[in-house]
Amino acid sequence: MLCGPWQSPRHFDALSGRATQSARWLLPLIRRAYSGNVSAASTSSGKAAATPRQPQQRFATARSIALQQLVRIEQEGAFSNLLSEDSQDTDSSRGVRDPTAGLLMAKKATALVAGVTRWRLYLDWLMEMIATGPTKRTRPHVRQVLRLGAYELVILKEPPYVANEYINLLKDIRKKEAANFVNAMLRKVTRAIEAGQLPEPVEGAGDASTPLTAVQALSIRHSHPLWMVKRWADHFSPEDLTALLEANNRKPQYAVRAAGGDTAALQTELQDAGIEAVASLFLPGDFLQVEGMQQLLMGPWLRNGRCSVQDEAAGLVVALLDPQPGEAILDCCAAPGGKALFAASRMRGLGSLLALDINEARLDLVRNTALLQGLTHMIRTQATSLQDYLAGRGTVDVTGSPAVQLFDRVLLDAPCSGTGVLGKRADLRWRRTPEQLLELVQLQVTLLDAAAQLVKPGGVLVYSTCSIEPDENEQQILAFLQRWPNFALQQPEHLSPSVLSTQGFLKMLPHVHGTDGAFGASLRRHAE
Ligand SMILES: C[S@@+](CC[C@H](N)C(=O)[O-])C[C@H]1O[C@@H](n2cnc3c(N)ncnc32)[C@H](O)[C@@H]1O
Repeated sequence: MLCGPWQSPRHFDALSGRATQSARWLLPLIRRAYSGNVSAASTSSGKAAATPRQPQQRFATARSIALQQLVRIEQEGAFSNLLSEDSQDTDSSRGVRDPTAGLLMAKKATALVAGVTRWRLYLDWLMEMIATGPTKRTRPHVRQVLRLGAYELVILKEPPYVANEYINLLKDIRKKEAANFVNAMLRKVTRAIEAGQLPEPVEGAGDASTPLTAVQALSIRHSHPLWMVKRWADHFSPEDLTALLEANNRKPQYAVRAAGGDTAALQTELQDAGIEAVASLFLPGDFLQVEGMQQLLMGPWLRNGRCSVQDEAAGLVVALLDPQPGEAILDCCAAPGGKALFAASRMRGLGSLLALDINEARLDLVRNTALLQGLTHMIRTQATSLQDYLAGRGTVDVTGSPAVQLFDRVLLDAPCSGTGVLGKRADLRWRRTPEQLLELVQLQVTLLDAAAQLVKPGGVLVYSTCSIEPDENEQQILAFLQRWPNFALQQPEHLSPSVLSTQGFLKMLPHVHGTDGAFGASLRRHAE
């Protein structure tokens, strides 16, 4: 659920389940798979792709589609087109002879792209260790085929014949020389696996002149950027750090929120359709954990507003906010609307919720889903920055002065680094930088100070992120309480201690709770 100035479009509109532009890259590829020629590929934007030279392979396969997409990602930085492994563009099946086969191929290609993206650092290190010379200068197709082959052999533990598939793929696209090189490399990998001698990124391994430090070894082994692992090593125990890194590389778990809290009926419907759905441990009245998102996304439930795809950690932020029927709620950074819609649904049709967001297009998603879920009478949207809203720009009262309403409860779900959702966003770890983190912390300070001024005396401000960085979370709140002595941290008695830190913050961690990482603080303004 990370968003913010750096966020790419979501892979699919998780709330309504409609495919967005981000999933469309697969459609032309799959169509060509069935028309029998992948040579004249165009990009997802519909433009003819100038580079790389397109493969001349006769029939596309999941592997060739994944290769083409990985090359494009490398050359265009087109990370935003990555799908979630479990998401599905329902459009992908149109126009092909056998939609089921098309979807399966799409799913496999997507999983390969996400897996290689996630494991990139480890795979490249492994190839460096296996090669006799440096592999960095290898051409994009070759580098990506090596990553794909090694990913399937080492991470997915596929049998050695997988190497042949990639060698044939290169031959098909007339890269015979490269095929010989890849053949040699992947054979070395399979021999090393068979002999139990695969190079291990452990402390002291690698180049004798610059052996790996313990933290470098962890960063490579679990394929996370070194700067992130270094930060986490400062505030997690070695066991927790390893568990967190492992959790970020595990198959993500998905949950849905039943619109109107009708979980029992939804569970029955899903189970009748063969989708495994069990009540959430954390929010059993509203959320179901789901196995089989593909099927769910293809079914009617999202399109007809029966449910939204939402992580339980995001749901708990709304539980922390605890909106009550009849209240006036402000969601300062509302798009795409997951928390706003859950908050409105908890108010049982009574009261109002103003959803602000700087991003007008994303705010459309809030409006559309509110319509689907029958909540338009309660939710009003306004495309504006929180700072402009506070300054009263665009809103005047009868006397002509800027009108700024105060609210019973204000939610600031701030733009953040998103380090709590790396498990669901394969590419995110490589796109974040320490500099961005600093900028985000500054933006959060500005937004917190603005949000504080919109809370009624006696009202509540909830600050939340999907980050696990103390700078964006605990430290941010401790500094806020220094700046705003008329606010106090509330102990959320209504939430289970299992989701709270000792200080009384909502604190969800992927390796502890099996959900996304999330943080929340409930701050009550003194009744003056
Ligand atoms: C974490 S996302 C919000 C997710 C949302 N609360 C939900 O549950 O679906 C942060 C949002 O903040 C918005 N944003 C960033 N800067 C903003 C600002 N200055 N004022 C208002 N919204 C802003 C982004 O456009 C983004 O949609």
